[in-house]
Amino acid sequence: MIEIRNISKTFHRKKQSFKALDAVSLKVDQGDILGIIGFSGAGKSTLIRCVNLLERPDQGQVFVNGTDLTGLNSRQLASERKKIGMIFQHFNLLSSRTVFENVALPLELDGVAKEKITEKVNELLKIVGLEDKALEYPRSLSGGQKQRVAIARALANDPHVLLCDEATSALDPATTQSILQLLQDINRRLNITILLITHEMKVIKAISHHVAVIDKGQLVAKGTLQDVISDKEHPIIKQFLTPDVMTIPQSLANHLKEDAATGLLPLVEVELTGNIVLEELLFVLYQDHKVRHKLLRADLEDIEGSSFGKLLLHLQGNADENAGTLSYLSVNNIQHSIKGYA
Ligand SMILES: Nc1ncnc2c1ncn2[C@@H]1O[C@H](COP(=O)(O)OP(=O)(O)OP(=O)(O)O)[C@@H](O)[C@H]1O
Repeated sequence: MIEIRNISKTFHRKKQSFKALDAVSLKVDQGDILGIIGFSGAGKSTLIRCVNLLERPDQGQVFVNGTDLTGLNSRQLASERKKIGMIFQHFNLLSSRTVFENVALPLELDGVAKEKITEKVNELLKIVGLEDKALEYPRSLSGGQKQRVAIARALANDPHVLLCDEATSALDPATTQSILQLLQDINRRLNITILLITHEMKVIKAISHHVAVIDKGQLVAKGTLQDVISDKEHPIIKQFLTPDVMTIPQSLANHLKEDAATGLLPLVEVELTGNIVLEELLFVLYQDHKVRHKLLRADLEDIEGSSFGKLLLHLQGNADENAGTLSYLSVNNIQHSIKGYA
């Protein structure tokens, strides 16, 4: 239903050129939710904006519902764009219009009769749960409510596709979840294909059926979440799955020593990359290796039954038992490092 065929885009600013997209190809089926993830500057916005030609690729084609948008004149393109809704990080509502008038705008521009507009806008406000806010202005709404208005407006022309450009990045975690839930409902109820870009793995995890990873303008992975995370040695995927630093609790950091010495116990940072789940690891250490430990910190994600992330263990066994634990981790390819002794 959406096919991006070998698109590239170079920006020229002053005397410099920057290749934001480099030969990207991607297919998205009708009714799919595809999450595109990448670091800042990876080319995510440029890619999603190429889907409705807000950004025109220098090379390649974009097919939506079988129509090559790159081959259309401006009148034909305007007509096809009505079937592609879009929402943005900062909502892009008109502050001088009420909620009702914001949602009505695309219909007014399309010359739809007044009674039809009223009927449609009320139906849309119901879908996004804002029937009681129709006469309010954007300034009196929360961020989540503003995004709901933007979603209603994006749905006004009954699009086949909804493009979401970092749609939850300006929202707090609870509001993010409720907007993602709404997008999921819309996808199910209206069978709208959703393309969303994000730099957050939790957004991908929450609703995407498929994932594409973009880095430095190139598509580096695509598939189901399970397919993509199975390539966990890929440096980009690995960075998305593992937190950066595990801070050592202040009480231990104060007297942490670099070298082993009698009476000091090792502080070990363990990285889980889906090869063992946390509970199993702790069970094996305690039950099979008889090593007591304190779990000081854990920053883990459970993704489809596998644990990803880091934990900080303060081993409490005797020297032989602790050494046995470290060798168990090594033998089983569980990455770890000793942060010090305390
Ligand atoms: N209109 C433009 N003119 C010049 N350079 C641009 C333009 N738009 C984007 N770029 C550059 O292209 C690269 C990709 O930008 P893009 O906004 O697509 O990345 P992104 O992955 O969406 O990043 P972010 O998450 O920070 O928004 C960046 O280096 C950016 O500076």
